[in-house]
Amino acid sequence: MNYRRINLKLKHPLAFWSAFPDPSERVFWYDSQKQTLIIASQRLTTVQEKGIKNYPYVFYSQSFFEQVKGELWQDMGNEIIAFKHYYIQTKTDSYVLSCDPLPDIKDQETVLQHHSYEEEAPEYTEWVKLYKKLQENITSGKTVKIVASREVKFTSLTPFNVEAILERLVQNNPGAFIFAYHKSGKTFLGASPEILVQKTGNQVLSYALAGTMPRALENGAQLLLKDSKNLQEHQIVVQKIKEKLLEKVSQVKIEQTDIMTLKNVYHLQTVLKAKAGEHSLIDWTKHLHPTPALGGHPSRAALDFLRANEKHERGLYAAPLGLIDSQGNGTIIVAIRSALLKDKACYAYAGCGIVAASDCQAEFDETKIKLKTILEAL
Ligand SMILES: C=C(O[C@H]1C=CC=C(C(=O)O)[C@@H]1O)C(=O)O
Repeated sequence: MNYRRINLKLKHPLAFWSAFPDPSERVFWYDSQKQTLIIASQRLTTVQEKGIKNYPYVFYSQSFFEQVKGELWQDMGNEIIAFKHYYIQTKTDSYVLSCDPLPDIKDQETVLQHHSYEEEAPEYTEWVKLYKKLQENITSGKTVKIVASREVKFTSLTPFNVEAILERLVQNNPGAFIFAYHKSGKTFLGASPEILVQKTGNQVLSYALAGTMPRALENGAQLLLKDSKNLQEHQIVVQKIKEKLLEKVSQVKIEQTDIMTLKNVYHLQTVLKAKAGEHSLIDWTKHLHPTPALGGHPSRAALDFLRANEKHERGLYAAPLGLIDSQGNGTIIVAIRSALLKDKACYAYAGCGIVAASDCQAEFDETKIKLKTILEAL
C-alpha cells in the first residue's frame, strides 16, 4: 500500500485525534519509555497476519477470553487493522503517513475538561462472596493463584471527553503505555505499565509484573521486596513466563527482580528476554496470554473459575493489544488500568492476584488504588 509522507508538527497532537470525529475508528498509542506517539485514524482494511508488512503499522488486539459475552464488548477487538492515516511523533521527528486525502487539522489545545460523576460500584459483599469461592478453589488444590477483577461503573452528567482523559493519562503516568481504541461510539483506554511481549528484531522481552504495595505506605518498596505473599504471587508469574518462553527457544535471560514505581503503587517487576526465533509477535502473544499476572495458575483452572464466577465480561480488559510495524516489531501490552467509555458511562476495571495468604479487604483496597489511574484522569 502506498502511503505519502507529510511533515506535520503538531503542538497539540490530540488535535489529530479530534480531526476524525465519529464514525471514524481510531487508535492512540503513547510509549512513554521511547516517547513515541502514534495516532491512527480511519480503518483502511482488516489485515491477515501475512499482510502486516504492507502497512506502516497495524493495530492488534484480542479479547481476554476467546468468547465475548454480552452487549457492551461486542465488536471490540480480535482483529488486525490497518488505518488510512498515521500521525507519528518521536523525539526527533514528526510526520503523517497517509494513503487518503487528509482532513483539515486545527492544532488546538485540548480543553482539560473535568467530569462530575457518580459511582455505581457493586457492594463489598459481592467481592466477599467471590473471594470466599476463590479461597475454596485454592484450598481444594484446583488452583494456587487467581487474578480476580472488578468492574465499576461511573456515570457522568456530561459525555466523557476522551481527549481530556487521554491528555491526563499521559501527564499522570510516566513509564506507562497510554492507549485508546475508539470504535462505534465506544472508547477503550488506559495507561498500562505491563508489556506482555515486545519484539525488536530477533529479541523478545516480557515483563513479569505482579505483587503490589500502595505508594502511600511508608517504606512500601522495601516491604514489597521482602513480603512473602507478594513474592509468591510474583514468582508464579516469572516461572510461568520462563516456562512458556522455553517451550519455543532454548535460552531465557531473567533479570533481577526490582521495583516498578507508579503514581499510586509499587509493583514487583522481573524482565525476561529471549531470542524471537522464527516466531512472530502475534505467535508470542498468543503463546503467552494470559500470564498468571492476569489469569492465574494453573491457567486452565483459574480461567474456568473466572468465567464461571466473575459477573462482568472482561472484553479487552487485561487483554493483549498494541501496534506492530511493517517489520513485525512492536509492543503488545496487557490492557490493565483501563476503562471502556460509552457516552456518559465509564466502566473501569481493576484486578488483583489472590493466593492462599491473601486478605480479602486488603485485595479489595488494592483494586480501589488501581482504579485511581482512570479516576484521576476523569
Ligand atoms: C490485574 C491487574 O494488575 C496486575 C498487574 C500488576 C500487579 C498485579 C497484582 O499485584 O495483583 C496484577 O497481577 C490490574 O491492574 O487490573
